[in-house]
Order: sequence, then C-alpha cells, then structure tokens
Amino acid sequence: RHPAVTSACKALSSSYGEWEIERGEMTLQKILGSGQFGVVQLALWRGKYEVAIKMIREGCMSEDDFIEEAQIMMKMRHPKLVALHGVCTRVYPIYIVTEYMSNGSLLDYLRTHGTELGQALLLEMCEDVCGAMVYLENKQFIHRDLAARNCLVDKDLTVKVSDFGMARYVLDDQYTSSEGTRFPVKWSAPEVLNYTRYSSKSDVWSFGVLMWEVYSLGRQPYELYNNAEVAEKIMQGYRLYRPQQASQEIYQIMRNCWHENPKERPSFHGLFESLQALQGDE
Ligand SMILES: CN1CCN(C(=O)c2ccc(Nc3nc(-c4cccc(NC(=O)c5ccc(C(C)(C)C)cc5)c4)cn4ccnc34)cc2)CC1
Repeated sequence: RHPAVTSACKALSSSYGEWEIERGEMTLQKILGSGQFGVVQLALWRGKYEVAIKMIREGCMSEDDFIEEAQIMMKMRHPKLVALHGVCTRVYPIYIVTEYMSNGSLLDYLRTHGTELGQALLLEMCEDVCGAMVYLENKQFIHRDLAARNCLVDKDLTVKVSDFGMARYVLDDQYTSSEGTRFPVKWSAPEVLNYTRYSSKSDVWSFGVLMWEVYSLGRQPYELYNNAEVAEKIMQGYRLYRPQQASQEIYQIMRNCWHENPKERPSFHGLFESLQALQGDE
C-alpha cells in the first residue's frame, strides 16, 4: 500500500481514536425512546457516568459524512448544548454518546408540566436555548432543525439544544425533501421552504416558533393546518397568534424572528439581549 495511504489511515484512526469510546465500557440501562436514527438508550459509562446512546439503525444516516464531521461537533462545547462525548464506530451499529438529560425533550416537558411553569421559568427556558444558539451563531454553525422536540431538559430544569447539525446526515427523504411528510415545515423559514437556503437567520425563524411552543406550553404550531397550507399562508404573510401566556413584548420578539426577509430578523446575539432585558422586568 502506498506510504501516503498508510499515514493517512494512521492519522484518521488516531483522530477516530481520540473520540472513539470502547463499547465494552457501556452498561445499557433502559430505552429512552426512538427518533429519526433509531433507539436511544440510557447507559452507564465505566459503571458510573450516565450517558445517552443513540444506536444508529442501518440505512438511517450517512455515517461516513457524520464521522467526518464528528471531530468538529465534539469541539462544540457550551453549557446549554447537549455535549457530544464520543462515538463507537468500529462495529455496527455505530453509537453516538452524549451527556444524559434526565427530564427528556422540552416538548414533552412542556406538555406534561407546562401548567406548573411560571413566566420566569418560561423566559429562562427561551434564554437557555438562545444562549446555545448565540454560541453556534458565533461558530457559523447552523442547527437546521431547531424545535422544542430537539431540545432536552436536565434534572435542574436547564434546557439544552440537541442534535445540532444532525439533519445533514438523515437519509430519509420524507424528512430531507421539503415536500416530505417529515420535513419540519412549521419551523422552516420561507427561504428554506423555497430555496433550501439555511443560515443562522433561518435558525432564528425556527427559534421564534420554539418560543411560541414554550409559551403555548407545547401546542402544535398552526394546529388547524397541514404543511402545504402553512407554507402557503406564510407566503401570504400569515403568522402564529400570540400565545395566552406571552406578554406583548415577548410576542413582539417572536414576530421579529418571522420577518420574511432574513436580513430583517435579529441575530441570536440581539435576541439574547432582548430576552435578558425582559428578565429584569420579571
Ligand atoms: C419523568 N419523565 C419520564 C419520561 N421521560 C423519559 O422517559 C426520558 C428521560 C430522559 C430522556 N433523555 C434523552 N432522550 C434522548 C432521546 C430520546 C428519544 C429520541 C431522541 N431523539 C433522536 O433520536 C433524534 C432527534 C432528532 C434528530 C434529527 C436529526 C432529525 C434532528 C435525530 C434523532 C432523543 C436523547 N438524549 C440525550 C440526552 N438525554 C436524552 C428521554 C426520555 C422523561 C422524564
């Protein structure tokens, strides 16, 4: 084999090595649920650290592309981002290992405990997500599927953003095509629906819908309309109504995220300042 190939493999294997986690060091505890890539389990790593393991079902993910990018994603570290601990890629199915969030998805938490959450906590949840998104914005890293279902709640009710950038590796074209039944139309900016033009400003649009989910305590956005109807109504200028729990100021912040022109939407940095200013009012 050509010496350059050998050294390249050595480099790759050593970089795999850096993030490769030994499968044998995991003790599976319980199934947490299943998502676009298959089953997710709670496990104990080295007998004491609780971790979440995504066991990637074959044919669901473009795995080589993910493994390529994994090095970059592992370096994305922020207190409100679900930390990627490592991968098990030597044997199928591959595992993706992250920090464990004991209270499950933000969407489920809002639906089951929403009525117990006061205004201050709803605002704090939005700030948690916004803080993570400021970090990703600064790193020019686009989430592509920001929604309450893709955020997780920790034991102390901290909310963290999960699965950032993972939409790029989904192989299911019901999810990847904007006409697909699983495409997140109700969270997508117009330029994403029309031209698949993703940016941090299209993540800002999704963040506005996530704020609406938080203040609606987990209701389905545009619940009376299907995806095709929503795409059309958005083009006509229709926007989500003000949730009952949202003040006029909070609703105005959501509305600013839904400008048709991405340039007119605030940055996550600007959003974070607006949310912090409101926190003072609480
Ligand atoms: C008291 N309640 C009891 C019920 N409950 C739970 O059962 C429960 C508790 C903790 C849970 N934690 C986690 N659950 C998950 C989890 C569980 C099921 C499905 C998924 N999601 C996925 O697998 C997934 C999500 C999005 C995507 C794309 C690429 C489309 C964006 C692809 C895959 C995640 C991941 N985690 C990462 C860290 N912590 C968790 C999940 C559920 C919540 C607490």
